[in-house]
Amino acid sequence: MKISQAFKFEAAHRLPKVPETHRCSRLHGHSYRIEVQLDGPVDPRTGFVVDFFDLEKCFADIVGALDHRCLNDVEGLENPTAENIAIWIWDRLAPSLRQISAVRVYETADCWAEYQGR
Ligand SMILES: Nc1nc2c(c(=O)[nH]1)N=C([C@H](O)[C@H](O)COP(=O)(O)OP(=O)(O)OP(=O)(O)O)CN2
Repeated sequence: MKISQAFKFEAAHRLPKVPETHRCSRLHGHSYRIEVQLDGPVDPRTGFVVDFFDLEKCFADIVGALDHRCLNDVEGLENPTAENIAIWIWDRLAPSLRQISAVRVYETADCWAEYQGR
């Protein structure tokens, strides 16, 4: 069974590896939407794969670390592409969330990057 829960944060970033002529080399902001997908058996007692309320608690530290910040200043996010943000979030959730199967980062409504642990 798959379940998914989303959370959001606002942040600024610039992409240091693109040419100066690329508009994303300049500091700009996004309203990020993150979707975390889990894949696992339904607990017959609770009817849950994982309680959505417990997922919210797992996200709180990540939102605290990223919301209303310049992502380039966050350790491990010196090159804050959507791809690297997805890996960064995965690395922080996976140790305590064994059913995690994907982290999808929407940088805009039209663009996302998804990491599935590889
Ligand atoms: N593979 C990736 N490509 C790009 C990334 C990324 O993280 N991974 N990031 C960027 C820019 O940071 C960002 O997406 C640019 O945002 P923006 O210019 O706001 O995007 P839009 O195309 O939606 O802007 P419009 O003004 O609506 O055209 C670039 N590439």
